[in-house]
Amino acid sequence: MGAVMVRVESHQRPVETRKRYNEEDRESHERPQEERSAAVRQGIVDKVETALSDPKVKSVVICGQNGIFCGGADIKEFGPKMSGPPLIPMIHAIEAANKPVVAAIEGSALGGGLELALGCHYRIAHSKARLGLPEVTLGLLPAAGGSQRLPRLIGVPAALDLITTGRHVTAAEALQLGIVDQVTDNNTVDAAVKFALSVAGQSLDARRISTYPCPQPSHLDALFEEVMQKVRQSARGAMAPVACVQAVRAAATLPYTQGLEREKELMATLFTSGQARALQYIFFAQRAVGRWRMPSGAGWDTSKHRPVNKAAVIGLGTMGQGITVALAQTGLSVVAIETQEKQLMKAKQAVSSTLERGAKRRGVAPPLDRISYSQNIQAVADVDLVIEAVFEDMGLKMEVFQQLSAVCKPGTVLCTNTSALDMDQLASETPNPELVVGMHFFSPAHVMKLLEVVYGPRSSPQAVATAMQLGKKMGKASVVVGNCRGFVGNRMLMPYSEQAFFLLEEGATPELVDRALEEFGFSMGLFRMSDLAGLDVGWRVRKSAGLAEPREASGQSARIRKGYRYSPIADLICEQGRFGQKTGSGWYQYDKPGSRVARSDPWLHSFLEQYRARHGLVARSIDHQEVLERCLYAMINEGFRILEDGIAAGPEDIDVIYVFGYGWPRHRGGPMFYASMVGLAKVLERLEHYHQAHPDVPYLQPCSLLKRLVASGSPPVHRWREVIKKLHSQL
Ligand SMILES: CCCCCC/C=C/CC(=O)SCCNC(=O)CCNC(=O)[C@H](O)C(C)(C)COP(=O)(O)OP(=O)(O)OC[C@H]1O[C@@H](n2cnc3c(N)ncnc32)[C@H](O)[C@@H]1OP(=O)(O)O
Repeated sequence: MGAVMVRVESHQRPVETRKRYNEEDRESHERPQEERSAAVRQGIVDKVETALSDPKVKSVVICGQNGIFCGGADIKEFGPKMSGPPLIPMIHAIEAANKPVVAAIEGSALGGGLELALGCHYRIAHSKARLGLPEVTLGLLPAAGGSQRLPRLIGVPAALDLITTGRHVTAAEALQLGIVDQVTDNNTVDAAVKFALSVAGQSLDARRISTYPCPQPSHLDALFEEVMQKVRQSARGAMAPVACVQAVRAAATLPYTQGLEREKELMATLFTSGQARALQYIFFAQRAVGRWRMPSGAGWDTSKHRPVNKAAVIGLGTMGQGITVALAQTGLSVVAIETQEKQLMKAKQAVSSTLERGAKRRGVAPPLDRISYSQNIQAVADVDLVIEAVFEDMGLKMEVFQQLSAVCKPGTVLCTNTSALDMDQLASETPNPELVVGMHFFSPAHVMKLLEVVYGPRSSPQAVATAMQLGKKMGKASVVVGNCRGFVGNRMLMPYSEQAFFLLEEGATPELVDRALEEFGFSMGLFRMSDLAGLDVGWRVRKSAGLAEPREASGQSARIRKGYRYSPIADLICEQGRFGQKTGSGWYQYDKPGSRVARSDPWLHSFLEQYRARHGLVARSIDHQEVLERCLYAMINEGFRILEDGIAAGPEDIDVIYVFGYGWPRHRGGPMFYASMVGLAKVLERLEHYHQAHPDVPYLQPCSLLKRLVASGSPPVHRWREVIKKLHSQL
């Protein structure tokens, strides 16, 4: 018979190990998910056993179904009661086989899928295949021997890189690293069968990775110390990357079986952790937001997008430049419009050099010729979609939208990149408001992963679908949100920053607030982040909202606006010309304008003291717990209001926005997931407590959805939509 094939069948998703051989297995499709997964593993165990004991079989090829080897374990299966044969003995049995077992890797070999392949004696990959151990991104480590086999196969430094980042490698890189033995452009299974037959009967002694000594890099201790330091710094409190380093260290310093024990111990601390739950939640949330729906019921499954091959960007400031780069890198033809000649030249240079740098990194040609620049808005006449990114001024934007309606061909989708203005008001400037949506990018637009797609009451599902499809093509985590001041992300930022300003009034410093937030896991605390973004942005928004009016900076009225508590601290800082990094000072001081290293500023501290004295405020000691509770719970409370108002469809939408656009620590799953982990009753109780202490701060007043969720027993986050639906149906 020669070689026999064992097929690892993908289930309805491109992951999961399931084998289909006979009627009994086909019936397993009707079984509960966890039983089905167990049946897959059982199938592999049985089939391999049969093949190995059949004297006619000389070698075995393990391949996948539908062009995918195996994307790893089904994350939904993870839980306290995992049934079926465990992976480790299954992989050991394959590795111990006395006939060559070859993995034919097409599509993906990820996580448990790659661990299975590493247990095989040979690996043949298709040139388009991707391989990796992404467990760390799910709060785990490769615990089916992967953390012990990979360093033995490719060396410690390369294994540390792959395991601590979870990055996927191409087949070409896998070949270079030594993970696979051969790469083919042809039929992978055919190539693997041919290969398996060619090695039949040969000794397998040198093919069992678990028996390899782990290559010992020089200065082992120093290497691990350096990597651990780097990982701890970038992990911002995430446990899995640290555990991954510890597991690889075990591979480098212990015999295989002891290393495997250590791997198991480390996995035990991660497997049931809140961080793993949070990371796995965000994995599914990221995919769930693609299944958007508008209040009308129209959604991703009922709305067809328009094709977009040519797009225009109006206004080439920082945002416009970033959007132009992102569109060109996506392969679109772009018309870039800027009316000011000097700014047009400056922007052209900046866009070109960003594209050149990016292309150099990727080893491709820069797509410079995809962009045409013009000062004349008539140049947008034949584009399929326009993104307006002019200065944040309603009058100016209205003028642009009027011009666009006159110039664009029928059916062109008109998008505004406004971060807070009313996009429906802009829509009313056009004869076709159904074609108007918001595409709210985050700066720098070619780097940041988030896109808010904003619909107004008149936006058509087709326009939303077009913006969502373009976002997907650009590789953005795109989230559909309703139209309101600040949409989702910036609206939740208001209570967050307001609390931080109040904390300064009450005795905190920017350093204290930032430290608490950074220890929590934010990439940057609020004040450091504001210095980076520019303090003038928020100042302009507050001025346009009638809040930051220049007033006598003393007396009671200076700290009250529209009848509520207000802190003018940020406005006073701006009045001093301190706009953050770009001016060399803001909440911190910098060596020179544009410098990035924030240093404590004695001027700011004495300014705060004088401010408190002027307003009769007595500084008190504030701890990290209070900073977190006040800043984060106020923000979460606004998140509940957003759900209540129907601006976001579900908590996943808010969480994806915060993780991908606002530096919220991914291992904490986003603000709404975090609230569910803290306990909704606790969040409610703390908000009530702070609102009692600060009755003049409406953001601290617990919203009715939060109260309702608590009253209905604090259901888990994936059940909130039921409560929200009930609430809406009663309104
Ligand atoms: C006590 C010790 C126990 C040890 C047990 C053994 C442990 C093994 C560790 C692992 O294997 S962890 C899993 C490692 N694998 C991954 O992380 C892969 C994650 N998936 C992906 O990277 C991608 O999905 C893909 C496989 C490259 C395919 O990408 P594509 O863009 O084509 O499709 P998606 O939209 O991402 O996914 C389609 C669909 O499938 C769902 N899905 C994907 N991966 C998984 C998974 N690992 N588990 C469950 N479901 C998965 C995804 O959610 C989509 O479905 P949806 O309904 O649209 O959400």
